[in-house]
Amino acid sequence: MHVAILGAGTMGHGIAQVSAMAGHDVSLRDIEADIVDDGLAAIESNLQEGIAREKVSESTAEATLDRLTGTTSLEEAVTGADLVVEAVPEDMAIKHETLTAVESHVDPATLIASNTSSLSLTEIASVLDSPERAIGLHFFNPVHIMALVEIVVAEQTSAETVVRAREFVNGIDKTPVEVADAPGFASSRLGVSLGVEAMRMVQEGVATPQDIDTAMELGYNHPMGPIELGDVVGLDVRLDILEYLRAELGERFRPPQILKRKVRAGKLGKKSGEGFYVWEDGDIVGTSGDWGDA
Ligand SMILES: NC(=O)c1ccc[n+]([C@@H]2O[C@H](COP(=O)([O-])OP(=O)(O)OC[C@H]3O[C@@H](n4cnc5c(N)ncnc54)[C@H](O)[C@@H]3O)[C@@H](O)[C@H]2O)c1
Repeated sequence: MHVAILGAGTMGHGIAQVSAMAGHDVSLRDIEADIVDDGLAAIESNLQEGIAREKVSESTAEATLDRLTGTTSLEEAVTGADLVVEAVPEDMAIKHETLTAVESHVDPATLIASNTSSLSLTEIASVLDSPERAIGLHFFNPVHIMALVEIVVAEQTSAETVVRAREFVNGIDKTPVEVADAPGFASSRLGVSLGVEAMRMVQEGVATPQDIDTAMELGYNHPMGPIELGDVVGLDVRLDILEYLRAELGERFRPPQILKRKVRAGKLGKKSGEGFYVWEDGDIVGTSGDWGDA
């Protein structure tokens, strides 16, 4: 199968990697040659790490790289593709512009997928002449490690498109779950619910961030507690998702003051060095003094 991936950033290069590893011919497209090169280099580095960890054989790595082509031409990337997956920025106007361009170059049977993590698939698909072939394939970061793909079914998506999307996801060795196009899909809605309640508990002085995280890690076998996860994802990203879910689904997603205050102070979590925890070189080295009674 020929798979075209649009956007070679965090998600796009990962989706290209797992698709090529599964035997598909992959075109990876971005708007600048440097970004395409960085995406391809990131794939090579992931594969080298896989070899070092004895998870990937030398021959698989070589064959994977052979199946990958980078380009800055959208037309070149998508022409002849059986599946196009867009992983361009999370902006409806860019998604619309990208999908309109895609549709003008592909066959009627080409599946058109979006990796959006929060936008309405139904709205994304609305610009297509044949929106029944649109579907959400919501991968998780890092794509080559995370097993889940949410298949998001838009109002317009046909049953055949869902079947083909499932086959693709199973074929690249990921596990699909199917969700209707509802705000936050399944994963973000539930994950964010837990995270926001944990932040409220910190704010109310119920327990420290470490004790809340330990409770979920040891009591519920979560690999990472909800407060640490918020710091890893980025508190600004968490806040944006909460504002969106609050607008769509109601007050239960109202962002707590402690989160707003941290974001306003530039305490965004791991990436800025401080969130609910203090971070150094990617590791937690302490707890932020700024918690409780916000
Ligand atoms: N980062 C995550 O953890 C994550 C997880 C799941 C889904 N997503 C979704 O995946 C999509 C991509 O996110 P990302 O984190 O990979 O972003 P990113 O910024 O790392 O990559 C986006 C890429 O798209 C390119 N781009 C910009 N404008 C473009 C255009 N007009 N046409 C084509 N390419 C363009 C950029 O150069 C960039 O390389 C978003 O919809 C995001 O919501 C992200």
